[in-house]
Amino acid sequence: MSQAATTPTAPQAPAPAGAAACAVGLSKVYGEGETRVVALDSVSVEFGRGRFTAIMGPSGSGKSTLMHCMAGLDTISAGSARIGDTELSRLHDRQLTRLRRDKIGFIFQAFNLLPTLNALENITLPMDIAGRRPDQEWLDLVVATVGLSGRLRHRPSQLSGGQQQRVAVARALASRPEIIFADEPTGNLDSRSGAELLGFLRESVRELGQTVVMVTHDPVAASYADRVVFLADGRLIDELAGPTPEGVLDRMRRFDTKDRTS
Ligand SMILES: Nc1ncnc2c1ncn2[C@@H]1O[C@H](COP(=O)(O)OP(=O)(O)OP(=O)(O)O)[C@@H](O)[C@H]1O
Repeated sequence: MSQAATTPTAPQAPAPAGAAACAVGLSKVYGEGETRVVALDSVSVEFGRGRFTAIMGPSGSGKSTLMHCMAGLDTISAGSARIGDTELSRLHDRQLTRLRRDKIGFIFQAFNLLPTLNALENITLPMDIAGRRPDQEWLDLVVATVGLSGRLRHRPSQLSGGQQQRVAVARALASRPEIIFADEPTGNLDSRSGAELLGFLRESVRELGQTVVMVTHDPVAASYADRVVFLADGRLIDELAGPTPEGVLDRMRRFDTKDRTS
């Protein structure tokens, strides 16, 4: 608060308190009549600032829908979805576009790099489009963190899959977004590249104070997070702090048993 006003923002600043994003009674209904699907049923959840949260749950439980609603990529049917203090349902399309551009970083399974641009140009593209100049010191730190320093002039075709994924991570981090949403970011990677990517995300939270929310099916991937929230049938049914792969698996098994006995 007051001390933040007098202390220059250091890249290694400790995680500030509070929620980077939150949902309150968030519901999302697709279709009508016979095709009506309640994808999210009054979900309330906070994603802590400077924290790494994983979202898990069976296929069709609403993980991607929750992420899309929280990231302003989909409209909500009821309740509230906020990024920082901004209520998303109050924003028009253009305001939403600006919010996504300025405050949110995305990492998807497909890296979506532009083949004609080199690694550095891909990393700074969102800021170039927004007409913003990158903070050089921050950019250097991000590039060093993801280990791309010697590859910045290479085009995507000259990089391995793992290196391309690092470019996608650096692109998400470069503008210092309020929050990064990652949807199955390791889905297309071999286990070594996947572990590397998760390590970078973990490091970005620890070293750079970044906020990360990641959808995953993989208990090992989820164990990189500070906290796992579990969805089932569009509802938030449980959460686990300080997850280990075994702890996550154990929790998932328990849900399975409950499903079979109820
Ligand atoms: N655009 C849409 N129109 C209609 N129904 C949808 C739409 N998107 C998602 N759904 C439905 O909403 C429910 C939740 O889907 P969602 O994709 O969020 O689940 P998920 O947990 O991410 O699943 P997966 O792990 O398989 O990706 C599902 O029943 C799905 O069929």
